[in-house]
Amino acid sequence: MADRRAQLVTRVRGMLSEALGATRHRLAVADAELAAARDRLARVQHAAAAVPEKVGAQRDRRLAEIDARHTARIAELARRAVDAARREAPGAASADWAQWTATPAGRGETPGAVRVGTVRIPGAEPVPALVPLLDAGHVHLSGDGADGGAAVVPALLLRSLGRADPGAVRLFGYDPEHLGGGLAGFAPLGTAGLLTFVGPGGLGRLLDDLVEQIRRINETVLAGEYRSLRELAAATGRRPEPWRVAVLLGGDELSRHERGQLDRVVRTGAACGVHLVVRGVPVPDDPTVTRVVVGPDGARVGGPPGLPVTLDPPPPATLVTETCRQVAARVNAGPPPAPFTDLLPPPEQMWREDSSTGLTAPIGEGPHGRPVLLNLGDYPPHALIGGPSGTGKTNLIFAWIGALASRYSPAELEFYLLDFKEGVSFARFAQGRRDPSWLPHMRLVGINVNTDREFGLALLRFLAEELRRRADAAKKHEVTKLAELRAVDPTGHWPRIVAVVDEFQALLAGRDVVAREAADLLEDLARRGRSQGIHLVLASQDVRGIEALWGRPALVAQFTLRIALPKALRILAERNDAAQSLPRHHAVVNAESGLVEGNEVARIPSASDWDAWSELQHRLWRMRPADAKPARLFDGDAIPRLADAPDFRALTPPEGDGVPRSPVALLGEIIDVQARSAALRLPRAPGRNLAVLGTRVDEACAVLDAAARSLARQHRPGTARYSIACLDPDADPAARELYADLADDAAWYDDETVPELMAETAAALDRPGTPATPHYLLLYAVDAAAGRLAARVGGRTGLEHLRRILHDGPERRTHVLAWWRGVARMRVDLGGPAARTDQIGAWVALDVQGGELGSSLYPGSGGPDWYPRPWRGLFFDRAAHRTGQVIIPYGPSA
Ligand SMILES: Nc1ncnc2c1ncn2[C@@H]1O[C@H](COP(=O)(O)OP(=O)(O)OP(=O)(O)O)[C@@H](O)[C@H]1O
Repeated sequence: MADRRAQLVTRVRGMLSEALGATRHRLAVADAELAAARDRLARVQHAAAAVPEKVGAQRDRRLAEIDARHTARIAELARRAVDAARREAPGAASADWAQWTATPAGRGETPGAVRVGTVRIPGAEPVPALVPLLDAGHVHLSGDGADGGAAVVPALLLRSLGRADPGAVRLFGYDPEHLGGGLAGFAPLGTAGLLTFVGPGGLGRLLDDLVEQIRRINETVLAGEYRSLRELAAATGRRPEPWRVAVLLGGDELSRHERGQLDRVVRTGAACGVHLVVRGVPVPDDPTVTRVVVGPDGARVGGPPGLPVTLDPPPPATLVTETCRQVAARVNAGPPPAPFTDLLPPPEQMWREDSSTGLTAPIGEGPHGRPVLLNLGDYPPHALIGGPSGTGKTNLIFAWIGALASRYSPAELEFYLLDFKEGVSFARFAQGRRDPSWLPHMRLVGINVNTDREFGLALLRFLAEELRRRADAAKKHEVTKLAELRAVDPTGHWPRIVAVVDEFQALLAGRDVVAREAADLLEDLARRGRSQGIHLVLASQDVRGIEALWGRPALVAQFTLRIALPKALRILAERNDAAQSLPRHHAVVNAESGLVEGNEVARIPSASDWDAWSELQHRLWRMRPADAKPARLFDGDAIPRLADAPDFRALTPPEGDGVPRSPVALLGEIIDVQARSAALRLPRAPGRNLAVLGTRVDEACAVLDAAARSLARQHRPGTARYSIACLDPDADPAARELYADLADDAAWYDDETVPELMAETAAALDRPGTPATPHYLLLYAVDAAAGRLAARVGGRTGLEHLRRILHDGPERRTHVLAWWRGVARMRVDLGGPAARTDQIGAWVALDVQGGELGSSLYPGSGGPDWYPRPWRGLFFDRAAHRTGQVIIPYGPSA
């Protein structure tokens, strides 16, 4: 039992000690936790004690950061504002007075706002304070400062003047208190009509005037198409109206009417370029009004309350007067030329027009900025241009040609141009050495034709022929007009033709055959050209030119389009003197035969200077069709070269070994449209000899030289003989050069040997049969050999031999091409004054009067209408001509 008890006790004890052990352990853990918690508490308490100090530092740092960012932002915004202001108000609109100069805005650009001071922003760079005025609104100044903002007025005006082209800003001053003293510096503008002062009591009239201008501009300039002049300028690049700035500086209280008018100007002026700068007169509120208020603590602009602004000092007085003087001088010197590009369509629109029914192109700008158009078609068909020398006829012709050539392709329009005055400006239409381009529409350019009226005639004949061709084609197709012909023959080449003749009176001067034929041709072309698309444009600086036409009312009546340059006389109808008061570079365009009601005034752009013109010509030249050829250039001052002559180049020997049946001797260039050569045929027929008559050595040598060289081109070497006899030492170099070039086929004779030549040649004629080899005798100054030839050789004199050769030679292929230094001398050689001359079948007269060529050398009596002139000859071939033909001898070939 005891054991059991003891066992029980031991077990209980064991359990108790286990429980104690566990308790002790838990206690120890609890103790440790307590200590850790205490430790945490102590740390938390310690940390908590440090918090307020840290938070404060952080807040301060943040605040500093925000501050710095704010300052940087303001600086950045200020910088951007400065940049924007620089763009909005460049150059004269905002420059400091020390560096200030006028910088007008470009075409179509708005002048922008102008600076009056700087916005006060602490800590940032100064930002210009801008006030919109031109094309934008009005400025009202007020305040109680010393001058109440008066210093702002000259700054506003000077900056505005500097942003516009000279003359584009007009000022109106109303200053009843200081009688204009407030605007004294601007007085020089008055000399150019750019500043008008209105006296006390004149405000009502001034406002009425401005309202009237606004009404007119709205009605006729903007005409419902644009909302403002600013919009018009942006769309067209043109500014047809000036800005009108009225400066109203105080005065009595406004009447009701004046207040009403002022309200109207405020509300509607800005769109029409009418602006107010007002001080001392109340102005109604309107979005277009910017107020500048000067208070005791500085100025404020805009608002209210408005931006605080430090106003600029007024511009130095000398700067104001000097600028105004310069502006006035520029305006008094006349308007600057309008740019030629105003007349041209944009490049992608070029050559898009159709000329079937007519030709239409602008020639300049009308008073309201609208283009003034010139038409050529059924009505009006032809134009007459008049104006004294230097008033711009040539320029107008360039402008018109440019405006047309840029609209119509060469398939639609061709030009023929003739200039009877001296000068080469029209030469640039043709290909030149300096500039390879040409105007693709130009078919013919005649310059320096002042003495060669025949060239004018040739042009008219050519046009008459073209008229006939068109009329025939129209008849064939049973139509009457060009438009119809083009419709039924769409593949045909039927461009409209515009023929311009400058100083055309030269063509009609005198009472000779040229004048008569020219007038007849002109009349016919003018009458019938209209329906066939051939249009004449005649220009003259000379009233006489017009008078030459006036004698032919039927001709004048066709020229219904009249263009009068300043001071032109008799171009417009009798009582229409609009041209007398035209400013320079303007023209009256009148499509009603000059009647007053047809007047339209146009400002003509400058088109004739090299740069403006050549840019267009190069563009059109690059657009030319692949087969386009340059215009024929006829220059009356140029000497043509045989080697360049198409007829000369076309000459060749006949096929096989034979000789040509009818060789031709080319003598010079004919004055005609195609640069053909005057050709003398030398078949085996009586009289086929040539006499060159006159004392001019160079021309005579040139004619014989061209004749011989062109003949030589038709004969193979060894198949023709050339006997050259030179009896004038001055002709020696030319004759010897020819001799050298003809080489083995040529023989040389001089004073001593010429009788032999005659005797031998005459003897050859006695031989039976016709020689196979032609023999050409080229006799230079043959009359100088008269003494030698008077001597007998083999029973006959040399002169008798010569007469025999002239008489019988041609039929036996022996032709004389001889130069006599006078008609009388030739007659003596032929047997005396009464001798027959029919063996001289053709002649070229140089310095020989027409009268000397009468009896037996020329049909009819009295001889041809010929007056000698340098480097020209009159060619007459009795086998081919009815009248003489003026030729230009070819120049030296080398
Ligand atoms: N619309 C214009 N704008 C600017 N300059 C012009 C204008 N018209 C003519 N001019 C200039 O005036 C000068 C004379 O012009 P132009 O040669 O056209 O006159 P013109 O009447 O043909 O004279 P002339 O009969 O003596 O040849 C030229 O220097 C020309 O550049």
